Amino acid sequence: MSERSERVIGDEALRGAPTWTPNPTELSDLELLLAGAYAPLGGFLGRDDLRSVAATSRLVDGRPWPLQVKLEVPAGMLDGIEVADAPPLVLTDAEGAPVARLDVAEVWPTREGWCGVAGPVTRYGDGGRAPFDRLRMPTDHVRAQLTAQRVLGYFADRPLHRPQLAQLNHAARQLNAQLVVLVPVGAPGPDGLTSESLVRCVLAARDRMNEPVIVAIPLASRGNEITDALIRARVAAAYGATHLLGTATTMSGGGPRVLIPRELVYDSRDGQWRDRDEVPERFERIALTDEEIAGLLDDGLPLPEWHTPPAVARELSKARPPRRQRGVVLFFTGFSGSGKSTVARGVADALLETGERSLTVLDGDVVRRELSAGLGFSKADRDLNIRRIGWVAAETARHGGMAICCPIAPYASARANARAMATAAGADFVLVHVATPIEVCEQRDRKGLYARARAGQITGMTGIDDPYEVPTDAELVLDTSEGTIDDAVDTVLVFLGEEGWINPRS
Ligand SMILES: Nc1ncnc2c1ncn2[C@@H]1O[C@H](COP(=O)(O)OS(=O)(=O)O)[C@@H](OP(=O)(O)O)[C@H]1O
Ligand SMILES: Nc1ncnc2c1ncn2[C@@H]1O[C@H](COP(=O)(O)OP(=O)(O)O)[C@@H](O)[C@H]1O
Repeated sequence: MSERSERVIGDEALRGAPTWTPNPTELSDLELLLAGAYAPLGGFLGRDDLRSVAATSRLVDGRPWPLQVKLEVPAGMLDGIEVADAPPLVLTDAEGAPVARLDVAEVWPTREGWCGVAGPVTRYGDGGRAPFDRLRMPTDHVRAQLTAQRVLGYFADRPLHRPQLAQLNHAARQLNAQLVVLVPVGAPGPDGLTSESLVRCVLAARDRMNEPVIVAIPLASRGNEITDALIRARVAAAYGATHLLGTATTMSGGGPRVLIPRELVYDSRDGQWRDRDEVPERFERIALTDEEIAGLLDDGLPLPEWHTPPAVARELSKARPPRRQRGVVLFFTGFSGSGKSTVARGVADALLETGERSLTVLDGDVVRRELSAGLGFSKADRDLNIRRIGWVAAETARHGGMAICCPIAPYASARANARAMATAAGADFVLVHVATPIEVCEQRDRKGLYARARAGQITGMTGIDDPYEVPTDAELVLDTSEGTIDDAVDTVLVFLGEEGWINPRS
């Protein structure tokens, strides 16, 4: 959050205090608490409040509050310490830099090895920095900029195209309200748009609005539409909104009044956006859907000017370049001997010959020798192996490269995590399930591992006595038990060409 200069740095009393790095959700909550965005809350909730919120969406004192704002720390940290004597906790960001002090008011056991901690938080130290820090404003800073009686809040969780801008401007004019645009930056936006890209897109539309106050807030979805809607209304109110321009799922929760915008269409007679009933059908152009916008960007086609201001279109095409230039992780999964390495090698060789993509191949054996040396085949070690591969692949793809990975990756959650890391890097992820039946893999038994597993000389062999969770989210499924190696390689190349990640193959 901004206002760094007001922070108390180097508070002697806190030098030896226990420190803890909260998880990403807790850190977002912490930042919102410090900003005043969770008013009236001033800290993490205690046990009674948490129970009360879960049961009634109210705090113990009866005030409405939709969200469980809780913090857990390892039980050992506060073992044997009376709450009255407990030192403050220093909470740090993911890099270990201090962000806040928490004055412990209550500690209670939650699950094995963990306890809940409640208490007020105050800004401390200079951690928690993030891109667009100047837009991560505390509520009092924003409220100080508001002079109108009415304030229209809007959650820009998507880029603002002309129809949204027209709706916003129309509502603000009708209410005679000042505009506060809240950009959620807690998680990647829709279609893999990174938080920073989303903010840049909103800033690119700034001069199309009437002096908006633009605020970046680290609020991520809790996976529950109602809670999300209620907390958004609370946060908007904390930033001074008296009205909220929303969608069907927006709720007031006793906070700002919610306005549901009407559908606007482009009137080709004079280039204005109007209520659909006011425009004769032959003159109307309907706003593009998210899929249509994504499709145009993927194909490298310009977004039409009647729909998207050119500055926004420029940001969007930077954020989502045509697939041919966008980073992509090509992730093969399947049993040992299914053909992952062979096909991956063939695909890589073909692309090296044409030189159309910059490539990094994360071959299973090489990774196990270098990046994952020392790891075995327990679930934990396999998950860590895939995490490392997914991380390196995402970094490669972040810069527009293609990463080709071919581990067994038997667990769906580890594969989903690799996909999420690629998406967060603004890249695509293509899962290829090499679904060669285990009998064929066993027959091939290039490395003699299956024979040894059958003989009981090794245990934990995937497909024999260790699990393989069959993907349900593969973009492509290959069975190499039929056809030649070249056929399998071609299938992948044709698919990548058809979908636009490489030049089309005939
Ligand atoms: N217990 C057991 N289970 C499966 N595989 C085994 C095992 N022990 C050794 N190997 C050899 O290690 C290769 C698989 O490593 P991966 O890194 O791809 O595995 S994982 O994704 O972490 O599960 C795999 O190589 P590939 O044949 O290339 O798949 C095997 O040769
Ligand atoms: N159509 C095919 N595609 C891929 N591999 C095939 C095919 N037909 C036979 N094979 C053979 O199967 C084996 C697959 O081994 P490998 O690529 O190392 O598998 P993995 O990397 O999945 O362990 C190789 O010996 C390869 O020559």
